Amino acid sequence: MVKLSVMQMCSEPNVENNLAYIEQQLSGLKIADEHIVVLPECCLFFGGKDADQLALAKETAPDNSLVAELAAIAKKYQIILVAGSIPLLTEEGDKFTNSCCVFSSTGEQIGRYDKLHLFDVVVDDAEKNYFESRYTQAGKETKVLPVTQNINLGLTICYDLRFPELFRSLTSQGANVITVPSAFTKVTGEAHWQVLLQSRAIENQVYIVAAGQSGTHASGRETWGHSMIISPWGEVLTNLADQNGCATATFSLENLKKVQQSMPVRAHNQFITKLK
Ligand SMILES: O=C(O)CNC(=O)[C@H](CS)NC(=O)CCC(=O)C(=O)O
Repeated sequence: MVKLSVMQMCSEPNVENNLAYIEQQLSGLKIADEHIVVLPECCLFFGGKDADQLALAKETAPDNSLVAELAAIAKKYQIILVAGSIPLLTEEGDKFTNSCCVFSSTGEQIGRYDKLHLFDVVVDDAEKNYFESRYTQAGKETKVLPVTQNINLGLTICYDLRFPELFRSLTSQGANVITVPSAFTKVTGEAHWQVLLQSRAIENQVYIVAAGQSGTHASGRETWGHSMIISPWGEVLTNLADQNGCATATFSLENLKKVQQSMPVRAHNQFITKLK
């Protein structure tokens, strides 16, 4: 039986403190034989100035230390770790990618996804102007990642949630669990988060595992939390609301197949000619 967990946290601009929080939460989690844990976007560093993330990416690039810390955690707790996101320096060295790295329970890095859609928007909150592309370089592609016998992971990050074509592409490639590590703003989260997550689950008939930042961060930025795991039928299996910590649900292949077979929307779809 495969378990899925989300971890919700209020990350600080201090890597050590965030690592300590992640370990504290994992040591309190009942870990199943096969267990996928999803951390939020910017899990190891959040709420500093935007330039601080670039500085961190530069500082940690030579020995890849953020990746090494996360790999060690996956191995120690024997979990498949979808490590939210961390800033990884680009080859040119002037920007970073907002990257979700995935680790096996033996501590091997088995996947990486660089956020495709960057959050350059105006929000009616204290921050007002979000300009992610100032320091972040967008990714170029997405691929499905088999992680257990029956689970093919689709990786997305935060603002990606608003682009159903990405989810459709992952589903067409065979994804049946899609992860959405996030740092949704409080304002946009309250308005759109749950509706978007449930829509992506229902229209694609997949599990959605969405782990969010939550609380007021050092910079004053407020994030929405409400980390959730949603079934292929669109049921909210667990919702952390504004309480930080972990929540768990069970992946059921039987349930997934039942939903996909009883309402075969993929086969009925008139807009896609070839679907696996
Ligand atoms: O820049 C950083 O420090 C970390 N990155 C983020 O917080 C990112 C980009 S600013 N946030 C989002 O994508 C929020 C999306 C969102 O809230 C929505 O789609 O409504």
